[in-house]
Amino acid sequence: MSEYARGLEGVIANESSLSNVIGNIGELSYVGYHIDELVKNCSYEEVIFLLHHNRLPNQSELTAFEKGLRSDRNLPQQVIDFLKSAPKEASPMDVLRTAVSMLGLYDDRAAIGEPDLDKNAAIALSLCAKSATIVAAFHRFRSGQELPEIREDLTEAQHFLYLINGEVPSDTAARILDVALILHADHGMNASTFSARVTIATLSDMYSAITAAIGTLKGPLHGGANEGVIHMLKEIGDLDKVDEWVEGKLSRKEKIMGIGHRVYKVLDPRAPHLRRLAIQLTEELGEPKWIKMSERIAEIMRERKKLEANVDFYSATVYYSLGIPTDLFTPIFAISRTSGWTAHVLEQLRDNRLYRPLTKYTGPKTLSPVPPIASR
Ligand SMILES: CC(=O)SCCNC(=O)CCNC(=O)[C@H](O)C(C)(C)COP(=O)(O)OP(=O)(O)OC[C@H]1O[C@@H](n2cnc3c(N)ncnc32)[C@H](O)[C@@H]1OP(=O)(O)O
Ligand SMILES: O=C([O-])CC(=O)C(=O)O
Repeated sequence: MSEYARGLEGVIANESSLSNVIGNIGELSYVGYHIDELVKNCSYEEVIFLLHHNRLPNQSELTAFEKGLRSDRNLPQQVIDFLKSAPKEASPMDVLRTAVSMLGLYDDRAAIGEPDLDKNAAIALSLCAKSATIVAAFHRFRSGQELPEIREDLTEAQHFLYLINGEVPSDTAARILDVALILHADHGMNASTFSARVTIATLSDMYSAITAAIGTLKGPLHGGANEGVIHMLKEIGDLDKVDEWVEGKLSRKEKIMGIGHRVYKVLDPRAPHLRRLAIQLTEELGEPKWIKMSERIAEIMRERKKLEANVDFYSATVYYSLGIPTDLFTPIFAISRTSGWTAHVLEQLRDNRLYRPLTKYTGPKTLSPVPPIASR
């Protein structure tokens, strides 16, 4: 057995009452509510409240909570100016990371020496509200369009689609995005949440923690995999090319995006929800090709590697079918996960201890004198 847990596999790093990921049976719950229940009965806003207050809101609490979020959607002019001047070809995840970091410059509440929980809770909600505006504004500006007027009469899902498309979405499209936001909100000690908690544990600030988390999420082994799935499907091109393509990848020991998970040893419980939506949308669009290809890839991976689809596998087809540009897929994940990241930051602050693991030193053991520079 290894002397250390490579990639921290199996290591319990902290306690959390936010989400429970049960890998061997493929079950996920937030604060004691199964995601199937939350998808069926709740909105994304109720889930943000749940993660931030450790309980579901009643109607008047929800109305007040939604009002607070909706009134916090505007960005400082300096951030708008940055989004207008950022290179059009920049990755939206890099732009989101930079803009979130920038928000910290214009928020006096962030410049606190003490981990004030009320101030941090207010910043947390502000970030949940503003992250969608950042992503949509950059998308509009890079496409040579203005940002539509910020509205307060639309849900988070409706408002994001309204901002990127310039028109209020259908109820179906908004509900589909709402479900996707619910499913991505939190997931135990995943890499980006861990980044956020490591950062805040030094008593840094909320903006730094979320900036770190966004930078961590963008990698293709984590949230970036959803964009990788669409690139993969486009590269394969057709159902009858899938087998050969996947075999080629496996023989070169390359990863198939959207497949496999560190914790789930069975199907990711979010995947069936997204699969159902992907089937519904591709049928409606008369474009079943993507989902048929996805199903075949999943089948081969199950048979050949005993690996199952993860959350990123079908979300890609859902977003694609909603007409969302591919490079906004991971930012949408980040918008939703901001609710979980910020809840974890608050939880960390409530019972903080610095993270400081050890490393197994593998460098030279014998100490040599430093040779004069001219003789090196
Ligand atoms: C929201 C999320 O973050 S969900 C995950 C999103 N990421 C992806 O979809 C990227 C593709 N998947 C992967 O890279 C991995 O499955 C991870 C990173 C998610 C989990 O990886 P780990 O637990 O570290 O497993 P690891 O990478 O060590 O793989 C173990 C074995 O399974 C194989 N494997 C795991 N995932 C895949 C995959 N997607 N395609 C092909 N082989 C895979 C590895 O090659 C390795 O095989 P080997 O033992 O023969 O060398
Ligand atoms: O838990 C993980 O390692 C990755 C994941 O599925 C998530 O962050 O949603």
